[in-house]
Amino acid sequence: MLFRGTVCRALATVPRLQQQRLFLSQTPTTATAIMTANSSGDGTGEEGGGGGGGGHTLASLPKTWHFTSSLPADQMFPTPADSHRTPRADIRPRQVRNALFTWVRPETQQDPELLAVSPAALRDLDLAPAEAATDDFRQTAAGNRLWGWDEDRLEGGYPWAQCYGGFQFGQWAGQLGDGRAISLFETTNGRTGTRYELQLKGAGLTPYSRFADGKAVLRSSIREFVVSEALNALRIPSTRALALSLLPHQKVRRETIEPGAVVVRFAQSWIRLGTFDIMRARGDRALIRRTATYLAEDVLGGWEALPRRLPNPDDPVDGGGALAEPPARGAGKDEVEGPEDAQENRFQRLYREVVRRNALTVAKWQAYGFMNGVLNTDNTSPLGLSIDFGPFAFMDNFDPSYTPNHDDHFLRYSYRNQPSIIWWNLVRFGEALGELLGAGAGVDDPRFVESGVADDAEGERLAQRAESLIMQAGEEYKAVFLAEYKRLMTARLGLREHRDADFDDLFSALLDAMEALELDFNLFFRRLSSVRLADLAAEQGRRDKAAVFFYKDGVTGIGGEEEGRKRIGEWLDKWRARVVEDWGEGKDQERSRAMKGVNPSFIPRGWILDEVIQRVDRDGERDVLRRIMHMALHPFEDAWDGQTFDGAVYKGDREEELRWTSDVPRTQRAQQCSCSS
Ligand SMILES: Nc1ncnc2c1ncn2[C@@H]1O[C@H](COP(=O)(O)OP(=O)(O)OP(=O)(O)O)[C@@H](O)[C@H]1O
Repeated sequence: MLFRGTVCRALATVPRLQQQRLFLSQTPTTATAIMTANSSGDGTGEEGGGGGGGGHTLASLPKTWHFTSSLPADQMFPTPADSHRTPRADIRPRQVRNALFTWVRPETQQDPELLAVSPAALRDLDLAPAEAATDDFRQTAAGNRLWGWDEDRLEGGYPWAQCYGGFQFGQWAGQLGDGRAISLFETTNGRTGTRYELQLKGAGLTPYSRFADGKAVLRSSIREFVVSEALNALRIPSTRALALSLLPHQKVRRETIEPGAVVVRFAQSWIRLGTFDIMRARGDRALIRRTATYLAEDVLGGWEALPRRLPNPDDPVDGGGALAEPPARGAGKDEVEGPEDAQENRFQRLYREVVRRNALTVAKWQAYGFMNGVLNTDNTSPLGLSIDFGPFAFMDNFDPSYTPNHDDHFLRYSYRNQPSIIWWNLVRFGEALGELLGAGAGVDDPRFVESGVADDAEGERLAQRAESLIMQAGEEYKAVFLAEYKRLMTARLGLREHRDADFDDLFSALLDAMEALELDFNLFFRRLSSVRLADLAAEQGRRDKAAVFFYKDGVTGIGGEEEGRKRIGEWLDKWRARVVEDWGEGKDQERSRAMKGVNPSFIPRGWILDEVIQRVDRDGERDVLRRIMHMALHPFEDAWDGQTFDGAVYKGDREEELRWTSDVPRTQRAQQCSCSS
């Protein structure tokens, strides 16, 4: 019997958690030709430096298939050979039972054109930069070239599409899965030890394509290609993008007929929370355990790498700070910690790792004004990666109720709701793991493993324990989220240490002012980085300086320019005092350098991506993709053209750089995007 008690109860916990004042009130709502040798990444992403020469060819890249050898295949094609013999035309969307993937090869594409490559991605995959100019690379990036598969002997590694489900806009949506994504192989970077799964998006129909065509349009592919790499460069965990190709013979029907494209993307794992949702919906207890074990052992570094029980996990007073501290790790696989009614076994440690990672990521989104736009459970990664870039946006004017998703009429995925929504998704994950969490020390009891709870009384006991563990993880989520959010905002404001009063006096006061005056969120921090304290000594100086933060075409918000000068001038006064406390006098240069290292001057806003899409699609430009990628990979620079990156002088476009780092044009602020992609 599948354990269901937790499902109902944990559902009930969601509104309670969301209502807690602390949680909501302290979120910021209140208040080749393609490649150039000089364009490798800046080391701001997760992998760190390592540029320079070297690296593998595609042929010499080490390749593995851990996912497919650890988890069950669709029995319609038990082996890759079965799939390979089946004509692609016979692939039909269907329900796939008792499996987490189907072997399926990408559609063959005619004359693919490789449009752009991310140098940082090449580096992180340990691919030689020169490899991007080869025909092997072009054919691989379009899905025409398979690796590890021996055509003559019909054996070896083979591509696959994942099965997952999901809650979309709060409703159970049933089986989803990779409807247009196909994974090729995994590769481990020998320098960093990180293993990635390479995947093509827009590679053709799979059994998971439902009512759609398996294709991706150029427009959305450019957006995903750029933003994946931009987020990583901003140190926000994200799935990544290696290459973008145009499929000139594909005509894709959306609102109009559009060109098709493929993005090569990669991540440590493409498992979603929705992977667990579908197993739970199908009552597949054994597969939940197996997949959770795969996640812990094969993706997250082993059970010993997961967080140990906290000393006082249910003490909200002490907990506020202590819960956010980096937890000790190293508990053995079979170790069970805590008192009887709150025993934490390895699956609870796994749950908490997933909760903590997501809390960190959503805090970063909030601090940088990034919105995913469609935070369904199939778009939430247990690794805390930003994943699936549809109608995403970075905030222009600060507006907590803004959603970039044109179809999100109830603002479910608006900026202010992101922390609550991710928690809502994590509660669904807790429900899927429910009986494993609730079983405590009995989780490996053979009788329980075989058939679950023996009777209602045992079910009730397990439900209570699971519910309290999920609630406890909710406290940890809030604490980790808040600590990370405060850390980042403190750094963005150029302060060295967070003080309790900063939250209201500086963060909330600033955000309230920005909202009322309709000021640009990200530009504010960048411009603040260059403000000299001496200019803020007198009231008139502060009022004058306030205008730096206004749009050149004036203050559009409440009270206009006069109110703006007054409000921002008062805020600058408080800020100045705090900066002096932290840094002392005369440290403008050091502070400015520190602030510019966390406050990007370039972020790929909606209007910039629209412009690039138009220029590539309509005007046939190509080099603009290299330039936007270079800026996205080096977001903290003041200028790019003519500067030296990794020992070589970069050729950019000065006029474009200036435009893309100044005010968002008035008619293009806070645009929305539809889900059609
Ligand atoms: N054009 C399409 N063809 C086939 N399946 C699609 C298509 N567009 C979306 N889907 C599928 O619909 C579901 C939800 O779509 P969503 O837009 O969230 O995902 P996506 O952008 O295709 O994929 P991902 O999450 O892998 O980036 C997914 O299962 C996705 O594979």
